[in-house]
Amino acid sequence: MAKSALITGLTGQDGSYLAELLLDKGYDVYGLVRRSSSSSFGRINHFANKIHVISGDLLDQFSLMDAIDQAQPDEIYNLASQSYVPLSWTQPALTAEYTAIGVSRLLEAIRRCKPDARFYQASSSEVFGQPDESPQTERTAFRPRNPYGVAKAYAHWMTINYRQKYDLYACCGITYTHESPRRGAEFVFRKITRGAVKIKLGLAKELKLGNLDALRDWCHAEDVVNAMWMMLQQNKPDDFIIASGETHSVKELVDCAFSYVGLNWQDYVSVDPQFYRPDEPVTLAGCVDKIKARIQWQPKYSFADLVESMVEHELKDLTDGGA
Ligand SMILES: C[C@H]1O[C@H](OP(=O)(O)OP(=O)(O)OC[C@H]2O[C@@H](n3cnc4c(=O)[nH]c(N)nc43)[C@H](O)[C@@H]2O)[C@@H](O)[C@@H](O)C1=O
Repeated sequence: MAKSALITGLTGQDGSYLAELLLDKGYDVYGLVRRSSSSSFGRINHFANKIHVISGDLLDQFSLMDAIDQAQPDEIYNLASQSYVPLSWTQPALTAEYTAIGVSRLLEAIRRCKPDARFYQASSSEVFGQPDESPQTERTAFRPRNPYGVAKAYAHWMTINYRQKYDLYACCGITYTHESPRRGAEFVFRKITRGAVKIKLGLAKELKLGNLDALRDWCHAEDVVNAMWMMLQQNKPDDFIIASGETHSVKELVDCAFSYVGLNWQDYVSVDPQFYRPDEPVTLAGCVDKIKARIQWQPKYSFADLVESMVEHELKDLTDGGA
């Protein structure tokens, strides 16, 4: 019999890639979707007829229990979140409702309705904040520096506590920044690759950014969702860092993207204080020794591949009349 999986955050970048991966593997895929007045199906339209969409919300306990009753999932992936760090400062309570307490609701629903389901919680490198060490490992202390990181730290520890107290198969993947053509345009990787292409095509004249010296560990979202799935196929539940193991500065990313389209970035990029984050972690780097050794995960995309694939996507999209 085919396995079934329930994904929260189905319409987001990771949810859409994970749904496609699971469909390829023959799963019966259910996705939890928050109903809103505008359609949010842009990332899943091309396979929406192959999956089951369930209406529900991490803010509503009964909708989560109903979703689990309906899907009877073997695996549950919690990818729903308020995920934009600057917004967590303007909406800290809402961020906590979705990103922190939402996970308590989901864990309660699992323990009551389907305790044998395997659970993946999307943790984030933002839990490390200003870390004591670099690269960070699964043992590095959490020192979050923004409401998003605090909410993710809560969710991380709740997941581990439910594993210990109720013996759930529950795991946390601590993902570092991960990107794709499906990434929201406000995140820096997409903003830069799309910005460079717009300038190249004469659709924009300049690009305004924040801290060019910030260092991040960037992966492709396809590699990350593959790690999520692999984590749930192991004999025992465990927590892993999911990262590329390489760091690059925002400046390096700008240089790569502009060079790819034959432009000199210094002619077009300026720093605008509105995009600066005074208290943010400036260096995040993941140690991938554990995930490579224990479950043999390895990213397929290099940093250069990621830049190339995203710039190529924007060139096609904007030449085909995208906005
Ligand atoms: C793991 C983690 O990954 C993501 O969070 P993020 O790292 O904050 O992602 P981002 O693309 O917004 O910023 C990356 C870096 O780039 C710097 N930066 C410079 N100039 C601009 C700029 O103009 N815009 C933005 N957005 N960032 C800028 C910015 O200050 C930061 O140092 C989310 O998926 C989150 O959900 C998550 O869990």
